[in-house]
Amino acid sequence: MSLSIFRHATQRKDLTSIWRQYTTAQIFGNAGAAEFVAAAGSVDSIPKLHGLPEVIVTGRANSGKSTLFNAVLGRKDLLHTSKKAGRTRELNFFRVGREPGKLILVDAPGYGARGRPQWGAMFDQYLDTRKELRRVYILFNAKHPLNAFDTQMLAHISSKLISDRGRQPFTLQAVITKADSIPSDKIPETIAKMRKDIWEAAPLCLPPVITSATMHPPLGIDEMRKNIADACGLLSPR
Ligand SMILES: Nc1nc2c(ncn2[C@@H]2O[C@H](COP(=O)(O)OP(=O)(O)OP(=O)(O)O)[C@@H](O)[C@H]2O)c(=O)[nH]1
Ligand SMILES: [Mg+2]
Repeated sequence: MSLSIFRHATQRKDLTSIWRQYTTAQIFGNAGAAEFVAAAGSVDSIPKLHGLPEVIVTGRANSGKSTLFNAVLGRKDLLHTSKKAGRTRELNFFRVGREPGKLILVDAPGYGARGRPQWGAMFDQYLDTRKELRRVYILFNAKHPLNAFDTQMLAHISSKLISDRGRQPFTLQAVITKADSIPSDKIPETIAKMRKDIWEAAPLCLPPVITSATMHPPLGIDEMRKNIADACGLLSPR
């Protein structure tokens, strides 16, 4: 094959990526356009969508997963939330942006004492097979130190971060939620301890974004939008 053919292919690839770049306002600015598109309650029912990049959230039940994605979307209750742990019981797929959409957010059931083995199997199947997956967000409630379920999950996801061929299929990002629920003078030491525990359990995990969905204005939500867009390769370099 001649060298000029390779050059042509490279140029086309560069142009494609230019067309696909946005600002976070262009991605998340139209809150009304976000839409629930599918749910999966079992390993067999994980939907085929149209190849949009995806990110998924995990964390102990009640850590604020659904609330965080509502905040990222600028919506109050597109995703169902509850004071009672165990509210989300399926993988729920939400399209961001008007059709055909720009990316997909996947809300997931929580793990830990309120989790269920079949939810774990479904989450694992998703991680192992989803080609569109770009980043897993693992949430920790600032009010509670990491427990054995958390460190086990961090190690488990870490084991999937590098494939047998040495490729990284997706990345892992920590998020500390409910920062408003600890006294402000305790925040630095609480965050430092959680950071250390996360790093010890999963050195490849990206250091935590600190969030509160209930503060006015909310904390860390713009950073989350940027982080998600970046993970999906959608962010323009400016
Ligand atoms: N104070 C405070 N409460 C929050 C925050 N985020 C979520 N919550 C509350 O935490 C509770 C659980 O929130 P959810 O978003 O339903 O949590 P989840 O992780 O999706 O829970 P499951 O689906 O049951 O696993 C709700 O009562 C939320 O209002 C936050 O930033 N600050
Ligand atoms: Mg939930």
